[in-house]
Amino acid sequence: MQPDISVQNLSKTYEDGFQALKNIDLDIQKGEIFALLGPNGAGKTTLISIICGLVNPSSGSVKAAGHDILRDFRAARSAIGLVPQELSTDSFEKVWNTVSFSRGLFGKAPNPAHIEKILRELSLWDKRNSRVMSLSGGMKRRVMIAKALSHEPDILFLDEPTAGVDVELRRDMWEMVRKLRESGVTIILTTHYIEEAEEMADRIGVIRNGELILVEEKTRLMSKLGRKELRLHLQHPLDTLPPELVDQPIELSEDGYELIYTFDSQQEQAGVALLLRTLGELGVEYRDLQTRESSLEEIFVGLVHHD
Ligand SMILES: Nc1ncnc2c1ncn2[C@@H]1O[C@H](COP(=O)(O)OP(=O)(O)OP(=O)(O)O)[C@@H](O)[C@H]1O
Repeated sequence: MQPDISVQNLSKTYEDGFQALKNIDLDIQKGEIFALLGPNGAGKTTLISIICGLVNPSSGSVKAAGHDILRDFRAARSAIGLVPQELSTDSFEKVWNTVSFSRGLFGKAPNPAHIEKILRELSLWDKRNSRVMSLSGGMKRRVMIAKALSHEPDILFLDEPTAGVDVELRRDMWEMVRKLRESGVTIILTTHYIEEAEEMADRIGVIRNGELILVEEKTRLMSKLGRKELRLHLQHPLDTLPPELVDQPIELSEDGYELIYTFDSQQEQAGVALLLRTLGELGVEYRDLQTRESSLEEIFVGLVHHD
């Protein structure tokens, strides 16, 4: 299947000579939720801005919904909805009007039924006659999303969609993004909340210093780079780690009631089996055991701070 977004050998050097993107290759399939992660200044907004036709690339090519963004700008742009980082709406306008107006900008005929549908989906229907300036920050953000969806795009970019919103609204937003995906929309989001990518993304791309250093399915990324931890809750506390275990990646908790063993997620379970056997031989009894995988956050910090 043809990818919904295809970025080939894309580079960007700004006028002051700063190279913000270096030879980016990336294909995103229709209906995917793709999360773009990277530290401040890594190049995420630059990449999104180029795909949306707001910034010119220095070299390389980009296609959106099959249209070249330079040669066929109008068709490419009308396939895309963009929710920018900064809230910028005409605040004196009423919600209904500002969203309808956005649709008109793309040369689409008015479609009140569609505008109603998105306002309802975004829980903005009751606010349709309110001025944008009278809404809360979270509601304003929903208005930005409604505007981006007003012309029925196939592809939606969300640049830091939940920056500064409270936990409850963040969860609502995630729910909404999932619903959009179910309706077939391709979603690309940038985020600093790794939890957000962990919760939502099908695939994850990590940008560092203008280079796409990794693109991987989230579940594979987590099993490939993640670490697992096994915690054994002991029946009786130990004063020290038995000498048979000191060479292993194992720690004893301060109160002596827990043994914590860390291992690679990919590694076969031989280490765990050996550990349990050794404990059995030593007569160390445990009443409970738990395993935990490292979070995407731990993996991400390891990736971007590693040179
Ligand atoms: N118009 C410009 N002229 C020169 N340099 C720019 C311009 N716009 C962005 N940059 C630089 O390009 C780099 C990438 O910026 P970009 O905004 O794409 O990063 P980002 O990953 O989106 O960061 P953040 O997470 O902070 O939003 C930064 O070093 C930035 O200073």
